[in-house]
Amino acid sequence: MKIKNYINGDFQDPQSNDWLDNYEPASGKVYGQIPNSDAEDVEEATAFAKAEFPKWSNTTLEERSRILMNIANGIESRLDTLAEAESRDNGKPLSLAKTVDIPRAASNFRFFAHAIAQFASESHESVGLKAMNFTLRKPLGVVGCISPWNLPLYLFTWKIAPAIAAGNCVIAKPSEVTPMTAYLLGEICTEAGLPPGVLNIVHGLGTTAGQAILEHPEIKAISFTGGTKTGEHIARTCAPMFKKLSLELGGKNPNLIFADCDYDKMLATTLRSSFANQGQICLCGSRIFVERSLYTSFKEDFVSRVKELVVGHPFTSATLSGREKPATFSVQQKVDLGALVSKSHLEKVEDYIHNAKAYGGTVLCGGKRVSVEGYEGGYYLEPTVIEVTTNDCKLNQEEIFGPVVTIMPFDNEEEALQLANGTKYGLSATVWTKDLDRTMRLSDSLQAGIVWVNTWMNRDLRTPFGGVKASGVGREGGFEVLRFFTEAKNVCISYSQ
Ligand SMILES: NC(=O)C1=CN([C@@H]2O[C@H](COP(=O)(O)OP(=O)(O)OC[C@H]3O[C@@H](n4cnc5c(N)ncnc54)[C@H](O)[C@@H]3O)[C@@H](O)[C@H]2O)C=CC1
Ligand SMILES: O=C(O)/C=C/C=C(\O)C(=O)O
Repeated sequence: MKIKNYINGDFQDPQSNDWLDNYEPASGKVYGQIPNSDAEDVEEATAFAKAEFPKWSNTTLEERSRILMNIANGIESRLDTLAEAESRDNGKPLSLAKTVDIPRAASNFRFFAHAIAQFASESHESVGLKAMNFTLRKPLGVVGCISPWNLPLYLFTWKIAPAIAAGNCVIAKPSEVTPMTAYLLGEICTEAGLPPGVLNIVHGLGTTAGQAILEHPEIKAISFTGGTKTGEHIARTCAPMFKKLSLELGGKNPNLIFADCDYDKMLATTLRSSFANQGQICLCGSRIFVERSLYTSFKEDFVSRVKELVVGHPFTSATLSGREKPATFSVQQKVDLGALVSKSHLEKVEDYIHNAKAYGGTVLCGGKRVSVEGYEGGYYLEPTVIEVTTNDCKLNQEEIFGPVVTIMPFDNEEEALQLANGTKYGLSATVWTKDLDRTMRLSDSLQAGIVWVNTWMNRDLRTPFGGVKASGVGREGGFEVLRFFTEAKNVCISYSQ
């Protein structure tokens, strides 16, 4: 199957006619091709987007909202097709794509269809100065949205929906590793009545298509989610052009478990926060710290629950709708972890496990590849728990971004806080305790953009989302992202009495 670029409402081959292979992580086999677009494709897309901008930015909020709702409905009505495409492209369990990724993609459009109708700018009555100020919030023009492979349609739409709701035209690039659902979104947008040129989807490598988006002088802002190294490169490239930047980068998130927590709830949630999506979520709690009095029982229970997790082909008997059943598929009852996204990523994660001793840890369980019958070339890895004795080791300082967590005891709240804050990252933190005072103290002092207490990945789309330190710059979500995708212009009117 050949994926195409979506430019000005048309599906097109890349101008260079250069193509990349698209791999199925569950089998390790090539199952399609995607355009390796370059600066010429980005140039064409940007010209159409720029031409459409005056019209789209003057389209009423009601009409924009109506189109966004149509897109949300279009996604929902194709739930099975999109979920199967996502699972096949990424390797994640189909059940996860069906219950999390695709529903959230629809929610992103529905949420911003409502939010744009409520978004308002400020006015300031300048008492005593005989002046009144009001602020206009103007869309920026053409903006770039670059998204990663871990939550493909979920994160792609998390950027695109607010950008177009705010009146911008968009050049969007999904990850070259997982392009399929972004491709399918093009048709949905056309059917929903989105005018040609408002959303342009250009596929290809970061170093060619992505770089061309960063460098294009007409692209006024970049919203990016991905690795911290890439974020640094984006910041360096865009700073001299004074582009607005929103960077959602990596995490090495602490999961602080105190002895007074609701143990059963904590244990079940910690399994999820460690291994959901094969641990490939920037919010996963990859560093688990446990109060010493609870440590031995936690270690025993956690490791035994991890050993029960099932690694297997992302499709199961329960989730497969029947349309795309692979020929050699042997039916499983349940799967907790599917395949990692790519061979190179599997090898990167394995390096941390194979060198665990040298990197400061002892493997307690997992760590080996899993061979799935009929899919021996797939990128399957056991969920892995590593015990560490210090937070300063490589295993606790570098983002692994796979099904690997470390565990370590702490003696008191002060030490827990020091450990939690002791990395260059600052995306999210989870705290398990029933003590309200402790909750308030830690919420105040944790260096993180998001603190979850007695929960994890509990998302209200109105809330600010993003990180501090090497986890990024700026906030997505709610009105924060609508502010990002608009420029404030203050108007001061003097009057006589
Ligand atoms: N915070 C997060 O959610 C994510 C973190 N990561 C981390 O990053 C590591 C590397 O993963 P990658 O797949 O290489 O992520 P990446 O950061 O390179 O890829 C994310 C997106 O950026 C694009 N990109 C790459 N280079 C670019 C450039 N020069 N200009 C413009 N766009 C560019 C890619 O094509 C993709 O669409 C992972 O091992 C993981 O640790 C990866 C994906 C998501
Ligand atoms: O917005 C969310 O709910 C989750 C976002 C997750 C990421 O940005 C990520 O894993 O990269």
